[in-house]
Amino acid sequence: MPELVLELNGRTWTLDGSGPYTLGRDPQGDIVLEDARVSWRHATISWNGGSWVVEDLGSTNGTFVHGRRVQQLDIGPSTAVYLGNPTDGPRLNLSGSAAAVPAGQVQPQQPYAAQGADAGWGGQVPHQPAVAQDPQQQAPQQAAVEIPQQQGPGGGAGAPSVHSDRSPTSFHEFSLGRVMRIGRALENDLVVSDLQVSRHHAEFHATPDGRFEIRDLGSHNGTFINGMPIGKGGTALLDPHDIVGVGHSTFRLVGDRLEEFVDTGEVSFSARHLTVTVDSGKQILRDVSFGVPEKSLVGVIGPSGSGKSTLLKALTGYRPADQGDVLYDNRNLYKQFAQLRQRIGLVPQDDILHKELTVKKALKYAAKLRFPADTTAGERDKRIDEVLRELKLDIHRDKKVTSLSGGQRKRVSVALELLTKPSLIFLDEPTSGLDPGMDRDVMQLLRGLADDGRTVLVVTHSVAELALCDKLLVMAPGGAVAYYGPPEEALNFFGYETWADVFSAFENYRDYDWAGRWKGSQHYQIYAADIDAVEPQSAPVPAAQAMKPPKPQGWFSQLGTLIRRYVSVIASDKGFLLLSVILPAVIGAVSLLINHERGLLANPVNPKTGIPVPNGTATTVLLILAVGACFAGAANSVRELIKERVIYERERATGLSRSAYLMSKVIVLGVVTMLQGLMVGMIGFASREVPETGLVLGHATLIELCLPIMALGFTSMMFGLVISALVKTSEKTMPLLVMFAIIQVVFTGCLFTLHGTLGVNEFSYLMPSRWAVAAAGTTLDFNKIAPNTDDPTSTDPLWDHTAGAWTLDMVALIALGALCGFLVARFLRRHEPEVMRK
Ligand SMILES: Nc1ncnc2c1ncn2[C@@H]1O[C@H](COP(=O)(O)OP(=O)(O)OP(=O)(O)O)[C@@H](O)[C@H]1O
Repeated sequence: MPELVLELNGRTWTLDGSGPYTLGRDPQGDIVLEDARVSWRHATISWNGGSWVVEDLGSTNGTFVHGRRVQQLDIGPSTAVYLGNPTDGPRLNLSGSAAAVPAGQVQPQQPYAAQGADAGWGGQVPHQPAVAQDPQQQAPQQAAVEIPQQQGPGGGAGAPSVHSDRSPTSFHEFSLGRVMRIGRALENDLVVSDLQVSRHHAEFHATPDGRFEIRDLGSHNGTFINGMPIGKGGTALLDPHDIVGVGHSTFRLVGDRLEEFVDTGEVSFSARHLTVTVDSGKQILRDVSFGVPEKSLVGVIGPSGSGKSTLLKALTGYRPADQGDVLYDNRNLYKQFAQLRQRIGLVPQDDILHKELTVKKALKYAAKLRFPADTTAGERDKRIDEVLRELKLDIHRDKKVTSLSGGQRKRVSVALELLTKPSLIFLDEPTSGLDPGMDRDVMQLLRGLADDGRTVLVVTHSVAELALCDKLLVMAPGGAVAYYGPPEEALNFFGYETWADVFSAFENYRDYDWAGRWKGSQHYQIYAADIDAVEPQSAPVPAAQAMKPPKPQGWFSQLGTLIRRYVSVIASDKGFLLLSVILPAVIGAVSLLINHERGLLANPVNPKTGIPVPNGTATTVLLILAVGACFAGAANSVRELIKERVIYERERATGLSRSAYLMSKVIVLGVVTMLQGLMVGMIGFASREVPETGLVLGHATLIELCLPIMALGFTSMMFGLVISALVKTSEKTMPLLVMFAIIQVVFTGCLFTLHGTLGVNEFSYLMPSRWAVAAAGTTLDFNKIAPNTDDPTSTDPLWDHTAGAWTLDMVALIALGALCGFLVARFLRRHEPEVMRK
């Protein structure tokens, strides 16, 4: 094979074909360049059996031959290859060689003379076989250099590097036999000041056979190897190129040196061939590819139904695409969701805050849920204050969220997402419903966030402030890309003067091949072609463990926080509190209007008929009290889940436990409802004559009668939660609530005889009011109070005047409530990000 002599900055190497030889800033590479425009691992040169080939490794600024950006190209003597810039980037001069060198060697022939070369690394070029790394194994790394204006096709798109191209943030010497502990606490060997990291997070160990292992120390947010969690308290052996992830830092062992890369937010991001197909087989997102350079603000616009929300879900991993992939700093988001989701902030269209709380309180609860359980209130408060200052919200900190303007409220939602320092922030129509001034205000805020080193992608309907974006993605009907590039060139691209014209054209020419027009354009060549050039891939179905985010808080801790937050919300809603007292009081009081002087005891037997005279007062009173409890219970809960759905969705994606959330509702609403039930029962029963001794609680007959009413309130509340979890909008809850209450009236058994009515009686077993009335009825002896006049021998077994019947009725009532709880959990699942539906 012909050897190739490579000359760079006055230094030469002879390549003998045993490569590939890696070029880049990585000191471990074969040919090291210290030029800011060159990526960490920029390109390789190799012999493919027939010719020498230069291959770009997805570098940020590109590899150029004859002024053209190349991905892979045959080269030979006399070819000039430029790295990073087609005109003035470092130039590799290639020529043939006369002398042979031993196989497997790269021979530097002259001292390295690159200016600014680090004496420790660049002064010598250690030979190491080039190691092709899996893109997943790349670490997110801090941008140590400023990337100059990108040149050539695709440069502006922030092409994804297949290989990592950033320098480590710091190095740590690792002596054999030692244990190196990582954590937030100062006593660790390696202190990471990141609230996402636990106080004692993980340990590196050297094993007796000279290998290294990582042990998780029960961290809250998990320890990851190549994006896969190793499990709480788990241990894993490290392979040479494994990347260990802890909070915002990643570590790589190189020899006995630990390289640390801190993700400070400056990461590139790209989508390749994203396609979403729904069950009917229709594609609602078609082959969407684009790349976002770091520190950019990207706007996404498009007519209604063009797939903007679908795209957002695919980009955030909420609903992964069926085909294609999303690369976060060259790491596959879908494969490493459990780790990377912590770097993503999502501000949905609806506010993700409890509006009844003050700004500070709302953020306090959010921080408590999102940060590890071992963070102190002081640490969390400090972070909240930082964010409030950054978003200029400190003067509003003690105001209730409801009292803020739309724009300020949006700021608070953004502040909440910023708490965990995400590098990528997605916003879904943050300016909808805002006036033009606030629209600008919010867009300028996003511009500032991007300038501060984050990547921000905003879906918007408002076109007034698009000029603030670095890039604009225009979606066409059908879910395809119609344009991606600088916003100022977009209208020109479509040949219209206003966006209204463009959108009208989309509407009027729905069948036009907008995607084809885009792909045939020069803009496409410049801004997207290089990303599109990678073959489409089927989105892998990752292992559940890769998707399941670790929970920063334990179940009980989450439950405690959720209960406290819910109580705060209720306590600050004076109207709800007042109604919660008035409603049962009124229901109890109206029952007193019914034959006030009559008691609830069974009447004597009518000597003519031989059956007791029915006591209509007792059945009517019980009917009113039961229906009142049903109504109060269901009314308490029927809007509860639907009104918080967006908050739940978001919190679920950040590690909230479904069962803890549901339990917090059940406990708080359960207590409220049962107290109401007690009130209804006490007012309704206390002033009437009731049996002196009960069946179960002896002389505490009043309590024995109130318990079924309280349990009925509880089970009705659970029914209300089922409705709330089922409906799509809160308007639908009202008719369903009324329907529920009316059905309960019918099936109490007070209006007509249920026992013996085939079908209807069995159906009544599904109704909580049936069991509650039956339980109270056992104490009052309903078989005598409301005897079956058609068939005096027939008695309802659920009304038997026995302790067993009372217990059975109560157990059945509570079991119905538990069944509802199970159903709510199932229905809640449907509103969760797809990745969380486990
Ligand atoms: N699960 C689904 N099953 C079937 N069709 C769906 C599904 N989700 C979305 N669609 C359809 O896909 C298309 C794109 O929906 P999407 O919500 O992403 O559009 P959009 O651009 O965000 O619209 P808007 O601006 O109105 O919010 C719509 O026609 C929608 O009806």
